[in-house]
Amino acid sequence: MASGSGGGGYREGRMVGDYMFGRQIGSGSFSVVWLARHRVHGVEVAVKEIVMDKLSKKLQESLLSEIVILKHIKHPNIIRMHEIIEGTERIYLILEYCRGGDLSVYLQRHGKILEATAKQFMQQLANGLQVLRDNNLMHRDLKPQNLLLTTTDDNVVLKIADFGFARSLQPLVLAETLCGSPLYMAPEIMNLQKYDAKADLWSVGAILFQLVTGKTPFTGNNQIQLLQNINSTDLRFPQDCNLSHDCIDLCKKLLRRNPLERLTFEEFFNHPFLAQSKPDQPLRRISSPQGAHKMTLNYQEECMPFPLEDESGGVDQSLSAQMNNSIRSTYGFHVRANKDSSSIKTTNFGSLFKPIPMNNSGYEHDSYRMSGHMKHTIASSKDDKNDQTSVDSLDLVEQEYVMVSGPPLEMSSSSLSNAEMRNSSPKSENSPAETRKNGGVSAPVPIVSTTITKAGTFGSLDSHNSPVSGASEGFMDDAIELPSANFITRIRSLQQYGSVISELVKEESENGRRLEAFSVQLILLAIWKQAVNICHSQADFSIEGSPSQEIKSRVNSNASPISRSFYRGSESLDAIYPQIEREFLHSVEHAEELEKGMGQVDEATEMPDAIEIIYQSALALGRLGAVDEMMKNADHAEACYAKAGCLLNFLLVEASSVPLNPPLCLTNSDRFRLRSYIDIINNRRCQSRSQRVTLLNQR
Ligand SMILES: Nc1ncnc2c1ncn2[C@@H]1O[C@H](COP(=O)(O)OP(=O)(O)OP(=O)(O)O)[C@@H](O)[C@H]1O
Repeated sequence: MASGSGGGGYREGRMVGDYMFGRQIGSGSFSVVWLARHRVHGVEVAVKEIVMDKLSKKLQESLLSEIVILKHIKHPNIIRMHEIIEGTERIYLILEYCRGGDLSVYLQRHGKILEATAKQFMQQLANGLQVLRDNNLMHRDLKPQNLLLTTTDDNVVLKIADFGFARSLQPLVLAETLCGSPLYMAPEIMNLQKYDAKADLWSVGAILFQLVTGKTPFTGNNQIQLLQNINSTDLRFPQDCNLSHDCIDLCKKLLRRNPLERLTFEEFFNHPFLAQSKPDQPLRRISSPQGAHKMTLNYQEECMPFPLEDESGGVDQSLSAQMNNSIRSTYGFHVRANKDSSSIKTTNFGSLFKPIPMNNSGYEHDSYRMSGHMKHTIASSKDDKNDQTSVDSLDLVEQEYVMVSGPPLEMSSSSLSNAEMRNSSPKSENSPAETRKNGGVSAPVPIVSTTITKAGTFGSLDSHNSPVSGASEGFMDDAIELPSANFITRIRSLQQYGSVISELVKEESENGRRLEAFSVQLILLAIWKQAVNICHSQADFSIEGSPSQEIKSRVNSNASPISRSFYRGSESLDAIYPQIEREFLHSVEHAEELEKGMGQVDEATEMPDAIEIIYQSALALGRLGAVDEMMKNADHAEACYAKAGCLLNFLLVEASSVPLNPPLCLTNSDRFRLRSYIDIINNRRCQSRSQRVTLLNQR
């Protein structure tokens, strides 16, 4: 088991910041990469550990370039950097963990791969490159080792990683620095000519060629021979490869020696080979042309969530107007998921519920093995001042020719500037990168792994500080609501969500909407699973943090992980865990009952989208609250608003973190809209509360 407690050998590992180190998962020329787990959230991450004094000044700058880029880019096809921890001699990049390893390992395992699979990898790579392109960045070291895969199953998502060589390019400015891996390196770079971002497209061509043929397009015993082969031989496809015309055409056009003749980025993005796949293909498509898989909630004007005009005027009215506009002008709230919904069939249900054996720690006794992958939408935590310092120093560095074919000797720096990053941000919402973002909907499938979460704000239902103010729809630097890092607060929130969502399941079930009930029940299951994971992490941390070896060994010898915490005096965990465990088990049982209750389901039946059901229920509750408010039924109005707010908060704050497959990934405009609705709900709730007090006083 890749995740869960104990799977990464965390207990023996060391701690850096809030992360417990597990096993080593890779190493680069100047880094060691570790699997680690957040002590509170239980989130697994990859920690890239770099010993600073091993790095030359240029390598340090190269590292800064990676940090600056990763910190600012949030995209499903680009590895996310959650945090940077600076030690005295070392620096730790806390990265999204890709349990599928890198593409080179995948290739070793599979040899050449099906063209359909290669196509899907290429679509995902194109999505990531589109973001780089939109930000005037080139990677400069695209190769299979730097393309990471989220899982080893069919739901794999490819992510571009290792931005150590990446640099920003002003349009038409040519780079002069030689870097990249020779087998994938554009000839103009090897020829020490000036090059531009099109050099990345050569690498893409080389990667595609290798995916579909099992070989790199050109070889050589050394770099000179390789260059000679590129210059003197034509691209030849092995006889035994039965490739489509589009695939061959794309390879040829990407692997044109002369960069002027090579495809442009626009031509690449629009090449027929990258056109949308047919549904039902097993490998998950993360990419899609604009709107292709978007879930839409069909906003209609008559579906305005809250019919009441705000009696107080001001905020509500303007927000309503704003909502109205957005309703007219956009699809509405949509979910970024990446699965052709048609391929999720009810026949898969049984496979969702396979008991998995107890692991060493005994934590997973009644868990279920479920496949899936995680995507996340989390902001980096450091503030921007730090960037400014690094960027300034980068700007000063001169460019040089360096070779990096083996262990790097020296590298050039990036001259990425903060201002450039910022200047490029506003266009994103409408940029091709954003419009290419994945869409699609399918029934959620809880997965075992814990999710990426990070300390941050939490829009409490009971407070009125839902973070509406300052919300922007920009691509970068848009504040993201993250679940609380406080154990108790987080658990309480999950309990709240769980309670309201279980009412929803009950309603759906009572109304004979069995598929809907089952689908929402899976979300509930994921919520309790998340709560269980958080408790486990808390227990682990309590044990790890124990000052007494004696206590530690007593705890470790105890069979039940949770009972260990008694020794730690962790009263809150002791009190909470049994409730959570009960809820989790109950929710598993209930899911099974609902599944049975569905009886024989037609193969072609699509699972309803639970996230949409939750969202629509929140809106319906908001409308109901408004009607009650109008009818002076203040108690009921307040209760409806509370539930609506709870569901919307769940979608905004927690839903992207709970282990779902496909994971929920909100766009900035989704978040903006959710925040606006939450704000309205909170205002209305306040109104009905004061209405209730007034009515009470009148009696
Ligand atoms: N986020 C991650 N999730 C899973 N595995 C990872 C992750 N990041 C890196 N790895 C593994 O660690 C290996 C080395 O990482 P990385 O390439 O970032 O180091 P590097 O020092 O930058 O390498 P290079 O020699 O290319 O400069 C990768 O090839 C990959 O197998």
